[in-house]
Amino acid sequence: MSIQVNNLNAWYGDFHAIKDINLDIADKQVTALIGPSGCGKSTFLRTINRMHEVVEGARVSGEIIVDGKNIYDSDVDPVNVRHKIGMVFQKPNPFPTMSIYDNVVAGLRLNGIKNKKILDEVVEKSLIQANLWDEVKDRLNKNAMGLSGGQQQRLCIARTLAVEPSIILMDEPTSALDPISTLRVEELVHSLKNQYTIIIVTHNMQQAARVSDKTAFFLSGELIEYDDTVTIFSNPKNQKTEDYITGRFG
Ligand SMILES: Nc1ncnc2c1ncn2[C@@H]1O[C@H](COP(=O)(O)OP(=O)(O)OP(=O)(O)O)[C@@H](O)[C@H]1O
Repeated sequence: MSIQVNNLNAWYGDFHAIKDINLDIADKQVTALIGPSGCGKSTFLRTINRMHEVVEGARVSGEIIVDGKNIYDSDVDPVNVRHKIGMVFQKPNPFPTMSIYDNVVAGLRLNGIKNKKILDEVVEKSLIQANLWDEVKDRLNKNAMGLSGGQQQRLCIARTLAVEPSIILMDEPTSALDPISTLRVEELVHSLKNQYTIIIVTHNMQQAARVSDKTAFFLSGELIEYDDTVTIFSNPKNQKTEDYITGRFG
């Protein structure tokens, strides 16, 4: 599903964190958000599934059009937006008291689905999609906290996939993982883009170059440059982008 961002601004109280962003995000592509710490990447990401407004005193102006509809229209329920637009966080956050199985189906159960056959199918399908099935199929009823950090993150991705979102937001999904787990999550992102529109915040420029089709460079709440990832990393148009990707600041 494509996303059209029009004149988007976001505030925390008086602090203007996101400044007049205009951006078209293509369907079934991976878009990376890069920029120095505090430039607003996570804030922007959270405006896309209406998580920003959950912070006290936070507000948003402008439009985000998903599937032809502005998600900020007054008749839109933010809970439905968050179903359609899933999110994976920096630190793996499985529900600590639940089994692997129960973690995957937590969202479906919240939606009232109880049929065991359906739940079994969703668990298998989501874990296969998340490249975790083979590692956990014999221990589905074991506690999720017994998994390694990398496995926990793939479990969180399976949990997100289980509710069949059309868009997946990832906020530095590998920053707490070792290099091998990072690679596995990157491979997973690559395989998921046939089916999902993915937006990933990353501090790791090699990662942006490896996994994304498009890259958006943010600085002090502004979108400085947005282009094909290859162009951003080989031939950026803006001097600030060049300074950042060549490590002159950030
Ligand atoms: N809950 C909050 N209340 C007030 N200000 C906030 C809050 N969260 C973030 N900010 C501020 O908004 C600005 C953007 O923060 P944000 O977390 O979006 O940046 P970021 O680019 O994702 O940074 P990082 O790469 O360090 O995670 C920063 O100046 C930050 O201090």
